[in-house]
Parts: sequence; C-alpha cells; structure tokens
Amino acid sequence: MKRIEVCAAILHHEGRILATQRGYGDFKDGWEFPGGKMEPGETPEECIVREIKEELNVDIVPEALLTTVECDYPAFHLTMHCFWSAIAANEQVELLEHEAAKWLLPSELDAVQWLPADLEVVDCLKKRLNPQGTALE
Ligand SMILES: Nc1nc2c([nH]c(=O)n2[C@H]2C[C@H](O)[C@@H](COP(=O)(O)OP(=O)(O)OP(=O)(O)O)O2)c(=O)[nH]1
Repeated sequence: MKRIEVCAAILHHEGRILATQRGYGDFKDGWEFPGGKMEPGETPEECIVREIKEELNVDIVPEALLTTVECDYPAFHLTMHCFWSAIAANEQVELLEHEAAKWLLPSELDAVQWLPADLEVVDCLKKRLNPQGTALE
C-alpha cells in the first residue's frame, strides 16, 4: 500500500487550539490540524514550519512532539507526526489553502468533524491538556 508521511501542527494560543477545514481534495470539508507531506531531506520540524508558513502565512515554533499516529485509509497508509506548537505573538493566521478555521477551547474539541486519523490526536490532547488549554501536563 502507498504510504505517506505528514506533519501537523497543534497550534495553541491563549488556551485555544486551531482547527482548519480542508478546502480541496478527497477530504474536502473535513477538519484537521494544518500541515502537509514531508519533502525529501527535510526533518519533521522543518516540514511543519514550512507547511504552516505556506498554508497560514505565520511563523511557528514546534515545541514538542505530541504524538505520531498511524492510520490506514482505503488508498494509503498515513503516518502523521503532530507537533504542539506556539505561534509568534501578534501574528494572525491567513487562510491561504483552507476554507475555514476555528480556535477551539479544550472543551470544544468535539465540535468539528475531524478527519478519521485525527480522532486519535484529539483523544491524546484531551488526556494531556489542562482545563485552561495552556499547557501539556
Ligand atoms: N495536514 C493534515 N493532513 C491530514 C490530517 N489528518 C489526515 O488524515 N490528513 C491526511 C489528509 C491528506 O491525505 C494528507 C495530508 O496531505 P496534504 O494534502 O495536506 O499535503 P500537502 O499540503 O503536502 O499537499 P499536496 O501538495 O499534496 O496537495 O494527510 C491532519 O490533521 N492534517
């Protein structure tokens, strides 16, 4: 089966986490953590910084690897590295590829329709976030 390796950012800001809605492709309208496929020669950290600049036009700092999920989709196997990441102060995300975005409180994480692979990431977040959403425990 085809395999793809992706990096995603769990962007946190003032106790909220960013969910973005895909604007194109097979998973159009599904909600995800922004990011994309690794390129040859790139580290996961370089990949996530590049992808977020391309998709949201902001600079981020990947602070910790929250989790790596493995998921079998009908057409490929996905490996996704999810980085707990800070966004530089005073930066506003610009939706260059997504059709919508929401800054969710930890208690609102179930309010959007996540892509299948993301359910495991959301579970992991719920276990690790403190109620204020300010830090990983
Ligand atoms: N970015 C991202 N992709 C996810 C998530 N969950 C999930 O199943 N995926 C899947 C959807 C896509 O098949 C794949 C990511 O590919 P992508 O299309 O975003 O990658 P890319 O930006 O490099 O895009 P492209 O140039 O190939 O269009 O991973 C997620 O939370 N974030």
